[in-house]
Amino acid sequence: MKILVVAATREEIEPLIESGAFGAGSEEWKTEQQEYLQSSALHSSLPAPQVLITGVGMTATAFALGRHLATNQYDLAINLGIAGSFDRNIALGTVVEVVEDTFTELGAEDHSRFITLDQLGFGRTVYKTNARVADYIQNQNIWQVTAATVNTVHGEEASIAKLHQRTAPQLESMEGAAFFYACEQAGIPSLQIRAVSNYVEKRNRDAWKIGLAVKNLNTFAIELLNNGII
Ligand SMILES: O=C(O)c1cccc(C(=O)CC[C@H]2O[C@@H](n3cnc4c(=O)[nH]cnc43)[C@H](O)[C@@H]2O)c1
Repeated sequence: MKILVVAATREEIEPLIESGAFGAGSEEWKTEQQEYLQSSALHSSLPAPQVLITGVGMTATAFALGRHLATNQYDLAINLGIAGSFDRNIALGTVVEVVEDTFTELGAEDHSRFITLDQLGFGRTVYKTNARVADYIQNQNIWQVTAATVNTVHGEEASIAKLHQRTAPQLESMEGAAFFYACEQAGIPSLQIRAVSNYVEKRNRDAWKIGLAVKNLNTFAIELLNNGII
């Protein structure tokens, strides 16, 4: 099975890279925004997993994936990253599977009303994954959640309340829906796995647990790539 691992930043999947999943000294090219690492084999008898670091945000993700998938075919793409949670039932550090992701900012304001891109007749804003973690690894019991993909990280009570008047995602990231969009366009099964680093609230950066989220995310990813996908 040919697998592509996609992350916004190298830091989010550093432990996975350091685990040898993609081979040492495998960097192929690097720019300020993006780097692409060509992998070696994780399982020596199987095609090697590859990793694409896109840069942060939906534009960087769509461009990097569009360019890469134009000339490369995969059986599965896995988006790994951290995320903010609106849902306080999800503890910081929890690893979740995003099964539905929405471009919540795509649309138009009509005075106090928000008109989605769908309602305007210009396209679709909601993207669902066409694969499940459970298809690849058993006994993981991973939480399935919905997410919003945003250009601006919410950090103010009024804007959070405004979003919740029209939609109630559990998570927020800056790339997820763009990842699903690109994979759907390319006809590649996709999984989005994120660990919660912070709650979406009035900005409180000191409360973020990025280290815990990265650790848990990578423990899960190493288990998935080592023992799950064959
Ligand atoms: O310091 C900040 O305000 C800040 C804002 C967003 C992301 C970061 C990062 O260091 C990580 C980049 C990565 O993290 C995802 N992320 C994490 N938490 C959130 C959130 O609450 N809302 C949206 N995205 C989030 C995001 O996908 C970025 O790629 C620092």
